[in-house]
Amino acid sequence: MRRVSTTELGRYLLTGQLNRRGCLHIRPPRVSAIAAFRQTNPSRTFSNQIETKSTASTPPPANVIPLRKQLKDDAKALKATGKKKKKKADNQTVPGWELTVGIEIHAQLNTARKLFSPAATSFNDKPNSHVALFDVAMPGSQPLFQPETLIPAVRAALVLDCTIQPVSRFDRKHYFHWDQPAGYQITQYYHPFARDGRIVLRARDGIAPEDGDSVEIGIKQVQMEQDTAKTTAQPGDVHWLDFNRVGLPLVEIITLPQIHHPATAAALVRKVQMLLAAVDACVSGMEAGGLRADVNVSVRGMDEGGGDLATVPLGTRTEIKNLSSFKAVEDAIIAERDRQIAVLEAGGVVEGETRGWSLGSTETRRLRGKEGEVDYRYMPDPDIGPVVIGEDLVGHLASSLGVLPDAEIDELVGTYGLSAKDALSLMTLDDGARVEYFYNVLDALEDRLGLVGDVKSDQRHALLAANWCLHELGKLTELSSDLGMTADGECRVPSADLAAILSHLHRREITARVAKELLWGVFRGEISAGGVTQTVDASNLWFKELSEQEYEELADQVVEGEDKVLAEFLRFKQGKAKVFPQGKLMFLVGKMMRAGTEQRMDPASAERVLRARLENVYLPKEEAK
Ligand SMILES: Nc1ncnc2c1ncn2[C@@H]1O[C@H](COP(=O)(O)OP(=O)(O)OP(=O)(O)O)[C@@H](O)[C@H]1O
Ligand SMILES: [Mg+2]
Ligand SMILES: [Mg+2]
Repeated sequence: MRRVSTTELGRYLLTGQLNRRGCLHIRPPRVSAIAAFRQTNPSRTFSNQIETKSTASTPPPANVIPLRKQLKDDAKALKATGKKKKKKADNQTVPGWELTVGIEIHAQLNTARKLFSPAATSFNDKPNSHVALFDVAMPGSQPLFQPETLIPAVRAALVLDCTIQPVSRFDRKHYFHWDQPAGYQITQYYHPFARDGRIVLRARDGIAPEDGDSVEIGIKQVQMEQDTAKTTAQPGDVHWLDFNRVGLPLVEIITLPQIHHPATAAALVRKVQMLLAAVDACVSGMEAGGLRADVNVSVRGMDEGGGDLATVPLGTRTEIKNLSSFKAVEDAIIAERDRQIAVLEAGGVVEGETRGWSLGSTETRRLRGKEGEVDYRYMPDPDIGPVVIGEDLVGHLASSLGVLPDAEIDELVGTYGLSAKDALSLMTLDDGARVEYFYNVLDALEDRLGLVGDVKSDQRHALLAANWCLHELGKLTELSSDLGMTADGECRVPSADLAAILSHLHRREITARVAKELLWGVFRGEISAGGVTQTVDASNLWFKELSEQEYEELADQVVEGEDKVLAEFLRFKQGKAKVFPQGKLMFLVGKMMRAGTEQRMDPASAERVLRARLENVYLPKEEAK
């Protein structure tokens, strides 16, 4: 890490990327790039982060409910209504009807300053401590466009395959609400900075099975706009307003109405989040409140137009605003689709409306009639000149996007042996920070195992690290509070400590059970950072495995009196049973594990010895013929 001067800053704005804390950094090389980097840089320092004097700090906004809590509340509410959750496969289509969805995604851009004022972007700082006069519409204040906000915006548009417009403009969209002091939002309505993109979703992204192997959804446009102030409701109809958020730069990504299944809509939002995170365009994901989605829903009857939908116009859309989880996107669409179908089947008409959705509910609710173009009284903002984006900037940013999620998943699957589902989870969890944590753990683990420069030969250690970063760490959050994961991939269990635990486990120096206890110890703060090995030493937790002979003695002991079980193995050996009785073998292994000293036994060794005894000792050779 090093500090840069202001003159260097301009250079790094173009060569580097803005990291999630609003500081500048060059995206660390990852996956394949990491391997190549290691070969040429044996010291393997990835500390290519460059700090600015920005006061910007890490999200999340304080009042956002963590996703896991949302899901739990969701499940509870569902249980309370006594309704059973339908399986995905059941609820993606309704016979006789076609669903159409278009999505608007608002993402907070990763910048150090607001869109039209030099006030710092901040999330955890004291409320109302980063507010310029313009942000609260003081009479006489003027917008000062901050060109650096274009960098993450253009990156976002490029990763969505959009065409960047050489000239774009800002417009005023009028509405009156306490969170918008000017009485209008500055957005790009007539001339957005990017148009005509596309996003390809594959089966592994979690699209509905009805969409087959992959589906392409068009992006109509991407526009820059201002965020509103943050409102926190207090008892007694009191609302607190934090103007730190007002004027933060957002991109609004608008898809074409080309989505026809609820799961595909959720997959699209998840993929947009992954893509924006991959190019560091976005501050944080849905879990932390940096990404919000509005879904527009309509339905068409299949029998209209005699079954040829091409001639039938789309149904009237309703819009469900402010969805803050992938699950909410899918559930709200299903509920709204079913509501519209019920209205139409009863002979009614669907009204254009803005509707709301609460977590755990099963119905959308009307908020207001849909505002139209006229209501907003759009007009070009007379105080802001056109934005001119040069081809050189676009070319440079396009060539420095880094490793994109599809390639990264391929790498996690192909090189490290993860399943596609696990790779996707790893990349999505904690708004993308979990995979950073995995790379940190992997780095430290390879250091400990001395695997520098030889990363391709055997990837068992990588798979071990991935499983623990995903599943064992996941168990901690199920039972306790937050992991405290930060955007650069560190949490309450420092990556170096998990690597220490895994290095001992990988070398079979401790058992899996001890490894899990150590993980809990670090998580609860009972083991100090860097103290894993000392704890194993001090508590005498090293794995002193039984000798081959001791295993054999235990095996003989547990097989005693198990004639019926032995008979089953014999039937298999004699070809009378087609399937090896693995269940029975594991039953005997379990017995062995209980009979012996657990800290000195490895189930894999117990199984190996038992198999050998079965083969060579317990089953009579002559009868096997
Ligand atoms: N009949 C329809 N059914 C479903 N979706 C539709 C339909 N018509 C348009 N859409 C989708 O509605 C969205 C419209 O978003 P857009 O931002 O252009 O307008 P808006 O919702 O009026 O604006 P805002 O909500 O920002 O004030 C797009 O995603 C589009 O694909
Ligand atoms: Mg919109
Ligand atoms: Mg809208």
